[in-house]
Amino acid sequence: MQLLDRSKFPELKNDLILRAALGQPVERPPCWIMRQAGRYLPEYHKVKDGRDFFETCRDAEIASEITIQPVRRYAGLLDAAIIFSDILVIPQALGMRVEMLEGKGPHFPEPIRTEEDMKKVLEYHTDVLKELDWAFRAITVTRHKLGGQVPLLGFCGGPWTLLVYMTEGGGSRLFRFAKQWLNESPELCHKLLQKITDVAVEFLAQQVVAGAQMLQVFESWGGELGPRDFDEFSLPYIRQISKRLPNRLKELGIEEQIPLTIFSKGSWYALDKLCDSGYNAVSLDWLWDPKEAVKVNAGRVTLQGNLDPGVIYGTDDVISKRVTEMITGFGGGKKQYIVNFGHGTHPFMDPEKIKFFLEECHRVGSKK
Ligand SMILES: Cc1c2[nH]c(c1CCC(=O)O)Cc1[nH]c(c(CCC(=O)O)c1C)Cc1[nH]c(c(CCC(=O)O)c1C)Cc1[nH]c(c(C)c1CCC(=O)O)C2
Repeated sequence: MQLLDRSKFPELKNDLILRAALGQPVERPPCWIMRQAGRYLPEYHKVKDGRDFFETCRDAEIASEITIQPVRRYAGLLDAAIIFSDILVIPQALGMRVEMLEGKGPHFPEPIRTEEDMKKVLEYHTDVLKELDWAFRAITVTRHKLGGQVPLLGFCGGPWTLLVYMTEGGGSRLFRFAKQWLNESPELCHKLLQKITDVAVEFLAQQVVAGAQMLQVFESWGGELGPRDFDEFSLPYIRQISKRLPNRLKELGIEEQIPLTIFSKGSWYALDKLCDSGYNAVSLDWLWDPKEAVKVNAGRVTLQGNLDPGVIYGTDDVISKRVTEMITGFGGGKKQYIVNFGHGTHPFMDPEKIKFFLEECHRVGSKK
């Protein structure tokens, strides 16, 4: 099938984000937004049409359409597309059932609660290419359909964040089960984190083979670990991913450098270490003052972020002011900077306000 031919991808017309991530100078900062596809867009609901969330991810035509929707709506304003999928597809590939409950979020009917549950996951044999074949197909189809307008980003969840979902069974406020596992059975936790890491490396590498041009690791619950536990349960695995990925890509015949971003939400205490963890870019939430982050980074990596998404509920004047503060705080945006929110869009956001935000980023970021 012609659409699935990976050797004939359309030529890339906008490589701004790839250059910025690799530290090269750019005319203006590239822009994209976490969760730029999804529920705040009326066209998303139209295409989803009441279907189950994971069913939409697994259907390459639907997933590619949803991925491209924001690129189409914000034509010329977005500099990347991110494949429509979820971080919880790795637990699924580890044999766990995951449901997405309308209005409630993810739900694991059988979370890891006993040693027996844990052993079952540890012993599960995952053939990444087979279990996640639909994800690779969606990436290949999307890359073709994008026609080279902007690069396509792939992603996966951070090992610690996935351990949280797999033990809690969903989102959490107290992290009772995840913390119990860490403190009662750290050895088993390390085994699980290692297993997730192995699958993550292969999943990311195969996303590149399928057509992803840049990758991001979402350690969304990084902030739930203090510095001590972050050093034991998150950082070593995050580092392993960045270290092993280039070798695996070489083995798979990928010659070009694929920029890699780490987003560890709430891990303000770990910025210095994250800048040395083998990633090209570090994505920041809004707990950081851009100027302070630039100081800590001292030119080591590209920084991404970090508008409080809540600013989108503000007036145009407030949005303009905050965009100016953000971009000037990150040094003006001509080098080592990618515009983003500090976390994802909310379902209640007005798409027109997001358009205004992006226009302001272009205006401020293009200033000489
Ligand atoms: C923690 C996490 C998850 N998923 C993801 C993360 C890391 C980023 C973050 O910290 O937010 C990552 C993710 N999830 C989704 C994407 C698609 C690409 C994009 O950013 O546009 C990406 C990159 C789609 C989605 N993933 C989900 C939706 C909503 C599904 C729906 O239509 O009901 C979308 C569009 C569901 C999801 N998936 C997850 C949760 C907690 C939820 C429910 C919460 C919510 O409702 O926002 C797990």
